[in-house]
Amino acid sequence: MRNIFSKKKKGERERKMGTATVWWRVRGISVGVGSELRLSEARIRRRGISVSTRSSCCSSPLTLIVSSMPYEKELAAAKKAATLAARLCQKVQKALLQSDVHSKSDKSPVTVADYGSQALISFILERELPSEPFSIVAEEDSGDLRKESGQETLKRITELVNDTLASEGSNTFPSLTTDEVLAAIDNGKSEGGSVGKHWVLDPIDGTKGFVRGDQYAIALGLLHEGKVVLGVLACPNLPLASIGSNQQHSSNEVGCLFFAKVGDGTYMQALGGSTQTRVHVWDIDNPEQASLFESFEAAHSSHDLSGSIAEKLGVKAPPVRIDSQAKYGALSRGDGAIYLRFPHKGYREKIWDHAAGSIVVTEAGGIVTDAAGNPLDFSKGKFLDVDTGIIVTNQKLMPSLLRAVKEALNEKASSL
Ligand SMILES: Nc1ncnc2c1ncn2[C@@H]1O[C@H](COP(=O)(O)O)[C@@H](OP(=O)(O)O)[C@H]1O
Ligand SMILES: [Mg+2]
Ligand SMILES: [Mg+2]
Ligand SMILES: [Mg+2]
Repeated sequence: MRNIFSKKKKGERERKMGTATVWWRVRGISVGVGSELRLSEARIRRRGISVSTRSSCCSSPLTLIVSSMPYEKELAAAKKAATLAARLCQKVQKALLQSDVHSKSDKSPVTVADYGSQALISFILERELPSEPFSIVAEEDSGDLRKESGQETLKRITELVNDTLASEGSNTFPSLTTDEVLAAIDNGKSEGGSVGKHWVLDPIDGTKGFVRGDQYAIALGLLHEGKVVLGVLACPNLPLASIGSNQQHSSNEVGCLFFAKVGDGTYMQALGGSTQTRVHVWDIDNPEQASLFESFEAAHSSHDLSGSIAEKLGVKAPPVRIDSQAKYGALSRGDGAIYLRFPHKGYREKIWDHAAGSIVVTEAGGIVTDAAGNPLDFSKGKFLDVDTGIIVTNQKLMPSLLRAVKEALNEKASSL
């Protein structure tokens, strides 16, 4: 905590209430005391700064202490949890056996790694942040693992979780029982919403890519009062070098960790490494040179529609098709300039598929909206209701991208 108030001056920055100084300006926000304080605190918190007050009596000047490092301990816990979960997932992907792939009732594949990653992350976050009320909205639940037919799988998941905790090396974590693993998975049943703090977890995003041996991500975000304030994306199979047309780095290393905190920018480090680099979206304004990301799975996003939008924009390069929120990570460091996602009619997006990715891109200077240009609203529970689709690009390209999207959607509608 440090006092970051600008020095008091006469005039706009100062008012008197009795003999106490009541107005200051902090980073361009007016901060009041007494009855004004609640409102001001809320405004400041929206910018990711936390506030506390110290005042012994109303006749002494009031000191507001502002911490410029909010969500720091949450970020450290999230990075640790996602990094360990990535280790668990890598182990499973290497040895992926057909018996490790199960089918949930909606027929999407779910592997022991999805469950293991969720149990591990939920357990670590709760343990590392004991002073906070714990709430996590996560994709998986333990229903199938509680059935007779799920017992072998549950044992395997518990072993995996314990082996991974032991590999952490610091002896800080105990072994978990199968019941504790089930309880950790079911911690994820929170509903989220616009009040308080909620973790948002996709333990493996891109399960189909994971099973195929391709890209996947462990995606962990934090909502505070309905806004995403922190995001971590572990992408074990993403090269440190660019995967798009904008070649900037040369490295053969694979495995990236992206993280972002509101107001603090986006950073990337090698998974398991410690040197972090600040990343930025590609500041390109000519769409002809841009490259475009989309889902590998045409069932998740219409390739025809994105093709028509790319044509209208004049994008020359073929689309880069990869699984998971690794697309957001790649975009945040400028590998490409556009990400388009147009699910088929009737599909409802979930917050865990976009929370971490969206802050990773916006803190790197990008914009994430729905197809009508509205910002994404993460405050409505587990669903993310969007107009038609999700589009992501930099500030300069967004106006022409929105025009192209509108035209392509109108054409599609009139051809039906
Ligand atoms: N019919 C559908 N349309 C759009 N998205 C879908 C979908 N079926 C599943 N998904 C979501 O698409 C995510 C993967 O996105 P991508 O195609 O970018 O890799 C899946 O995440 P999981 O793999 O975590 O289940 C799942 O939530
Ligand atoms: Mg899934
Ligand atoms: Mg997902
Ligand atoms: Mg998933």
